[in-house]
Amino acid sequence: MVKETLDAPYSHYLLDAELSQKVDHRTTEEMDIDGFTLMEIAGSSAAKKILQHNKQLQHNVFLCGKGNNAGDALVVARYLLQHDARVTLVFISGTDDLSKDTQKNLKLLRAFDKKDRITIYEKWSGFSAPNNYNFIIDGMLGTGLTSDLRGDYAKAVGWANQQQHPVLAMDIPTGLHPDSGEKMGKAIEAVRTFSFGGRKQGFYLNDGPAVTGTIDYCDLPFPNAYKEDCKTFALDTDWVSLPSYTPGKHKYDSGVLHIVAGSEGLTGAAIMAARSAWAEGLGAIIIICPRGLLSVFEHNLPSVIKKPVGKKEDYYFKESHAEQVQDILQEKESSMLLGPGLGRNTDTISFVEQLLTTTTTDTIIDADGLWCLSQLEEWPKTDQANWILTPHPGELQKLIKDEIGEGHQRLNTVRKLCQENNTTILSKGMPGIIGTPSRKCYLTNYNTNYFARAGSGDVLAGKVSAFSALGLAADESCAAALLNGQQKLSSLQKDTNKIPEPTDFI
Ligand SMILES: NC(=O)C1=CN([C@@H]2O[C@H](COP(=O)(O)OP(=O)(O)OC[C@H]3O[C@@H](n4cnc5c(N)ncnc54)[C@H](O)[C@@H]3O)[C@@H](O)[C@H]2O)[C@H](O)CC1
Ligand SMILES: [K+]
Repeated sequence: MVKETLDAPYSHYLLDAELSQKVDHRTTEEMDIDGFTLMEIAGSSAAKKILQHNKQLQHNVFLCGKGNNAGDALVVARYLLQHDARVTLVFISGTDDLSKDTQKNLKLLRAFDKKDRITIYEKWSGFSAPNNYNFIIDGMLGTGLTSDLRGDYAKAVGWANQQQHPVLAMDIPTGLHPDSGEKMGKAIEAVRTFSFGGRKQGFYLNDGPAVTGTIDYCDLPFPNAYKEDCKTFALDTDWVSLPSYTPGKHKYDSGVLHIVAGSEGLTGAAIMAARSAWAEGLGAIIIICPRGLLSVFEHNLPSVIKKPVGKKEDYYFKESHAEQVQDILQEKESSMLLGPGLGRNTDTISFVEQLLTTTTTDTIIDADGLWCLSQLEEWPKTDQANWILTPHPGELQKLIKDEIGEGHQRLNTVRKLCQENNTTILSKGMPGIIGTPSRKCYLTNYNTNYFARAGSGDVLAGKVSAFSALGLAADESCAAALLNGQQKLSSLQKDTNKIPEPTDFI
């Protein structure tokens, strides 16, 4: 069994609509906590956070649907009213058909209004915005969204997106699909989303990151056991600790990495990957290359040990080299990075097949290594070898020999591929996805588009390989590598205006 060591806290579980509703339902049924109480906890925690950040609220506009999402917004309205702010409520579907708890909250809110500070619009068409107000509070639709936004909902979203005033969303920005992160026709663009009882998977996929804004997780009294079916988590420096450097007694004590790489004209990738891995404090890196390329690596990587195979006139790997490479791998306990700049010779495909058929070393497969793999009928994986594949979307598509689509579909593809092949995958793209054999997947929550430049992939493969060589489990090696990039990106953005380059992430 592949060891998995990542263990996300409940605050980083990513729920889909079905699981959200199931958890909600079980809590009310089995724990006897009624929906009105849950709504009060949800709305009051959002209100407290809003008041904490904004001491001088004068007037706010609340866009309300008819379900419980509107109820959450009405609870917020009550707390803001208590702080002397004016409240304008717009009910897109009127007030005759409100859900039971939302109706109750409207009655309660009215009872709090001693100074005539509430204005209510029963439909969208008569609404005219007050002159000065602070926020638009979005309580139109939450997990109950079932179809594309049309009519007045679409109009209200269109209006909100044109205003200068920031939108604060209750639970989910209206129109964003909680599972896929796709806009259902339109979606409101929030600067902040208060997510109740669980972050939603859609925040991290497709359009999600662009419309969700800052995510404020608000806890609800949902028993943890009800969330155990969840298999998707947000990767975050809040809970993943990055490995700290501890010097070893001897070079072979503190992590050994073999890099099997290179073909004529394609040595740069291996050099980048080696430098990236070396920066994480490994004891030794050993480049195994076709003998004809030795001088290039000698020249560029003085701290790295080189073990050339084959003859002086070999400039790419051939099947006949596999045994020699296997012998070198067996000399030291290590991880292996296979792929940077291997090239696409037919002979190299056979070499990759032969090597993978025999090796039991933990292997990270990147770039041309993945291409060679995609040319094989079956993946030649031994039971003992743990694999980490690091494909970008094009490589993933080649591996499964089918279209993968964006975010949500890519997530499902990665999950399936990992389970079927008992392997770990770091799928590059926005978001970055780590898939594991147990079907658990982890999504990044930073702008990975900064890494979409030639060379970034080599740096990332170097980091994953370094952490694997340092003894981290496959899932954690991928997480540490991604978050290492995120940390470097944010310190670069804090300190300079420089456009990030792949070498900045080494
Ligand atoms: N997670 C929790 O346990 C809690 C959630 N709360 C909040 O409640 C909503 C979910 O409430 P629900 O009533 O199920 O759904 P909505 O409010 O999202 O709205 C459903 C309502 O809207 C209609 N509808 C669906 N799609 C559309 C559309 N495209 N256009 C117009 N109308 C649409 C549908 O027919 C229903 O009538 C959750 O997100 C939280 O905000 C609790 O308050 C606390 C506990
Ligand atoms: K909403």
